[in-house]
Amino acid sequence: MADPRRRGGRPTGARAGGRPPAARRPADPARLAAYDVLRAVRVDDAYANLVLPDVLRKHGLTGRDAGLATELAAGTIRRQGTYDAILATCVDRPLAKVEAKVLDALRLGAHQLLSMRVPAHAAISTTVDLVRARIGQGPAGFANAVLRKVAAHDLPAWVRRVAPDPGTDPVGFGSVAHSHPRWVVAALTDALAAAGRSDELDALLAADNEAPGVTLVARPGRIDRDALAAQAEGEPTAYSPVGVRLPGGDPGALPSVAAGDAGVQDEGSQLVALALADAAEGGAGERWLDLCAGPGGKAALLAALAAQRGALLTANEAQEHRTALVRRALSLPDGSLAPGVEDVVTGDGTAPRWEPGTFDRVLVDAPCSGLGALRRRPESRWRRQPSDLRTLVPLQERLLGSALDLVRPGGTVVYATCSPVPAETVSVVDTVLAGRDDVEAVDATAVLPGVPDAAGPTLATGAATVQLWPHAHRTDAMFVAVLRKR
Ligand SMILES: C[S@@+](CC[C@H](N)C(=O)[O-])C[C@H]1O[C@@H](n2cnc3c(N)ncnc32)[C@H](O)[C@@H]1O
Repeated sequence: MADPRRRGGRPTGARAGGRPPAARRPADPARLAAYDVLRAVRVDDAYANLVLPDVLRKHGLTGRDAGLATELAAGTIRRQGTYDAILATCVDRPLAKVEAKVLDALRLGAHQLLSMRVPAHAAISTTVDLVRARIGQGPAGFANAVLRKVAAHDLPAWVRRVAPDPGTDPVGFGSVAHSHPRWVVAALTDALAAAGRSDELDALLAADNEAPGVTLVARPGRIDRDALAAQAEGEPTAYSPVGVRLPGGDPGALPSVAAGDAGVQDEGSQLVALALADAAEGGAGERWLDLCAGPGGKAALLAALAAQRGALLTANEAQEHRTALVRRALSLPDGSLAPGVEDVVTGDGTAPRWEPGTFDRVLVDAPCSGLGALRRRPESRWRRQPSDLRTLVPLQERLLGSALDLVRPGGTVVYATCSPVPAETVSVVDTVLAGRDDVEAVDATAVLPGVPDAAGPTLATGAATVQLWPHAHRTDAMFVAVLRKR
């Protein structure tokens, strides 16, 4: 008599009340959702953070299931460089010849096997179910065979097998072990060296692979930080006097966030806005400008600080749709502009509409490579190209030049980036200052005295800059230079 198990048939009574047979097992919704996010990022050039809410809604995921899908998607995208190096040794053809949608699923499976506490049998069977449901039976068998090979070692053992020797090729090792493109590791190596932190590369790259916690800003004059911490059941941030670190949960559900009295904002970004407000005494009667304001996080904090000090903020942004975001960030629930806001405008900051000397303080939060915020945007390390700097650096220089023209004698300009790469930070400031004799650089560490170990590279003038780091400060790698017009 034929053995029913051989035909995939159901032995009488064997599965009663147990798992359905593989061919009929439905794919797990959290895995399907993560897979859909990977597809949207790959096919539609989507941003994982932006598509996630819709995908979670489509799959009806909330609470822990939504958290699982988010970690599956974001973690897989962040660590895909390491997983690809491992998968390449488990597949009998070049990875480039594996169908992209199958590779997405293999990466998802590898993430569960190597970086999450999912038991191997569950990581493999759920991935195989997903491939069967979305791609087909043949690829499901292939995924099963490949993931069984991946399951043979844990992550440290795999890294020892597939990464270059860190002694002879530290950049190559960092690239494979910590899943960053090689050029990004080289750029971050230079950035750390310029700040005197050459021995921190591993820590920085590892921090880029951690999901950032959620921090809130309590906008001064609108909600007290302690009240926000109590409402959100969070802790005060270490350096920003207006920040609250959350244990988890949905910050959008908080009444103070819904009302705009508080907002989600990285602690480093809060410190940038505070630097402009604290870079000079007083403020009463002053006009402040945020030259590159979209989507408006720093502008919202600046407006609150301006209102407290009797100053008025104008927010400028080049792209119309981002100006709309700024306007929303700077509006009260009734639609009127928040206290402290003079105007919100769309305009090219390199060809500003205002007369020279119009403003007392200007923030240039320049468009940049974002290599200091990689943990926040899972796919960005794979999208950025070294050639991006060729267009960004001249734009950064022009924007800083405009800002210096727009500020009155004695006024202050803060130049900031969410990149620690010297080409976008000190080099930009040095280049612009070399071309003019009406500006002096101020010690930026003195403007943010509460942040320890924050000195960045020194400017050619000898003035200190501030450089924050994910691994040292648990913030994005914000750069700050403070300049004063003579
Ligand atoms: C790093 S983001 C600013 C983030 C913002 N300060 C915040 O905290 O939400 C840089 C912004 O500069 C804008 N931008 C790019 N080129 C510009 C230009 N020529 N003039 C003004 N803004 C520009 C970009 O559209 C982008 O919104």
